[in-house]
Amino acid sequence: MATPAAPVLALTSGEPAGIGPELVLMLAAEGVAGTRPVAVGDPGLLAERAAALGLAVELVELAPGEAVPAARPGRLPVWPVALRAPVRPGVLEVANADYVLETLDVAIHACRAGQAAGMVTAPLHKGVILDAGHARFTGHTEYLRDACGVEEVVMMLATDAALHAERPGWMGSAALRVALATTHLPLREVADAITRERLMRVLRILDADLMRWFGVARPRIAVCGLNPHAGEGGHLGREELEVIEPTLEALRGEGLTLDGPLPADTLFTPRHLTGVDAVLAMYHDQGLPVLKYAGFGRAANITLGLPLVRTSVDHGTALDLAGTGRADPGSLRVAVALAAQMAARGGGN
Ligand SMILES: NC(=O)c1ccc[n+]([C@@H]2O[C@H](COP(=O)([O-])OP(=O)(O)OC[C@H]3O[C@@H](n4cnc5c(N)ncnc54)[C@H](O)[C@@H]3O)[C@@H](O)[C@H]2O)c1
Ligand SMILES: N[C@H](C(=O)O)[C@H](O)COP(=O)(O)O
Repeated sequence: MATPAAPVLALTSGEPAGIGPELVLMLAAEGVAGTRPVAVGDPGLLAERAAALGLAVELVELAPGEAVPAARPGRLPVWPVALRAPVRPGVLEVANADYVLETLDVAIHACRAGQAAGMVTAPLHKGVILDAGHARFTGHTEYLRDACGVEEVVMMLATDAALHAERPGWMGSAALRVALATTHLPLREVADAITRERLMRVLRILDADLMRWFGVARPRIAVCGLNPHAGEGGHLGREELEVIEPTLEALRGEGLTLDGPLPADTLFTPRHLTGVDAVLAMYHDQGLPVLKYAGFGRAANITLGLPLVRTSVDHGTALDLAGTGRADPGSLRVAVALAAQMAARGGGN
């Protein structure tokens, strides 16, 4: 029987003034086993950054849909998207916001057309896209939700399982997965956003996609409270009593296995995490600092609830490092490996 071809993954190169382009080049220089990554970005920018950093990478321009050759170290196929303005590493340029969004559109289209089995995104800069007038833009996650026409998506970050094997006892023995009930929202608006309807949608997606993409037969999800000590019986906030607990009870009736709401300060300890497949945090900075403390550079971001595979890095544009060659490609490595695993589970080209 013929061996199936390695999946094509569209690698958007992100904010051109950030570290995204060089991370994509670093990965191409070292080689990526088991996938055929194609960069989405400006070939001139990639060539310039490769030369500046002394990375020996041959760029092969292709159109989406053209056959993608087998990956080999030092070769990088590229689906070209033209920059709108010249780039200086570390210096944002509003005119290039549309370039960044176009790279996403190309990757989304390729996934939907079956030309790629998934997309992996290098970091973009949300502020410069907003400054360019895209007033509703809050991140890849929400952009993908709207582009794919789905009502809800879930942001989940996960550490690389290999990290836990290297450091026994550190944050539990299995990958730490942290999903968010709310994403890029001012803290002032978070409590009002924790509604029964949102929690129902988010937890159903999390449960279903842990089975679909991660092969977890019967997911067990630990849910954080919103308030200190999960509300201290209503003395420190009533969201747990009035919204979270009744919603979890209703979902348990549908067959979901849910712990909580639990105080977030002690949930993230090995004893509580044992046997848990994912944690649902109520907001960005309740869950992500723990995840990034546990595995910054060895974790990836996954968007659940989409009709396509999308993973990303666990860090931002790091403008302070752009063009220096000192950025660590570790998270991009994890994101690519995870997208390949997900694509293998979900089919794809
Ligand atoms: N996936 C994404 O697109 C994504 C993720 C996170 C943040 N962002 C965006 O990035 C921009 C900058 O965010 P920030 O400053 O809060 O976070 P950041 O991750 O860019 O930087 C935080 C710190 O981590 C360091 N760092 C980041 N990535 C690194 C790497 N690969 N190797 C070594 N060090 C690294 C930086 O130098 C900096 O000191 C914001 O616009 C934010 O919204 C995008
Ligand atoms: N919240 C993410 C993080 O802190 O890593 C990050 O901003 C990425 O978000 P998008 O994937 O939605 O761009």
